[in-house]
Amino acid sequence: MSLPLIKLHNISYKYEQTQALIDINLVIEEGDFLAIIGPNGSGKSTLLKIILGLLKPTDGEVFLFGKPAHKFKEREWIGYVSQKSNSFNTGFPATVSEVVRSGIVKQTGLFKRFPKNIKLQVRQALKAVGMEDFADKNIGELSGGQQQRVFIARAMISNPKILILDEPTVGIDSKNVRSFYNMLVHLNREHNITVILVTHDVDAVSTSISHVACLNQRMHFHGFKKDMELMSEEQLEAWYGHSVRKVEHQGEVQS
Ligand SMILES: Nc1ncnc2c1ncn2[C@@H]1O[C@H](COP(=O)(O)OP(=O)(O)OP(=O)(O)O)[C@@H](O)[C@H]1O
Repeated sequence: MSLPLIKLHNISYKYEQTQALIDINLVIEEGDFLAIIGPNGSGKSTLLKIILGLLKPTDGEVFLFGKPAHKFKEREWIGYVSQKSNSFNTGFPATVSEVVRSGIVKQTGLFKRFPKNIKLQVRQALKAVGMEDFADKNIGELSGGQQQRVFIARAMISNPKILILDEPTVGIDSKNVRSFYNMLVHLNREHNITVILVTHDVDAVSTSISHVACLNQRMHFHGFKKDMELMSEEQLEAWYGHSVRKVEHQGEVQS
């Protein structure tokens, strides 16, 4: 069996005042589609930042593609779409193509290395997220869900093996959330991208994912989605301090 893409071993993290994570063990294999779920303040974003190397764990070890994190240099293999993408200044007069192309400039600073096939790469990244017809539109003219697809294309342009998304459906109206998740399933299955996302949309995401990680400072559960579905409501509530199920009501998904 191949090495896990990500392995967290006994990870803890403390901000100055706050113990955010305690003794986290997590193994993510190639092809997984993992949703990290947990209440506000449970350490989800902190965990992503540790995987991305933006924070150094207070304790424990991170292995990326089988290497200790400090020896892993191929950072372009991990694409990231942050929560802040949602507040990107979309009044800025940039076309969709320009936004996607900026992914290469940002990650490598070697834009000039790719002069010949850059247009093709942009087109392929936009096609992968179903946005090829929008290449020349101004980013500000798109809906929240379309903009989020463009930000994913920007992360995809470096051909990452893993895509990490922090609450990607914030700003997408509920009727477009399903097609957004279908697009992520397409990237996962057809482009063989391992997908990790943080979400509060427990029910909306559940038909797309293969694995779930339930975090609340500690990792309470990590495994196949079907095994989590066997857990009792009481067990889940005990971990979370409140219900994790969401109620479908008049077509809207409500907390
Ligand atoms: N930069 C920081 N400095 C100090 N404490 C922080 C910082 N960032 C997060 N925290 C604290 O660490 C804990 C975990 O925060 P984190 O943002 O990882 O949680 P989260 O699960 O992503 O939350 P949310 O769902 O609300 O986005 C919280 O108690 C938070 O207040």
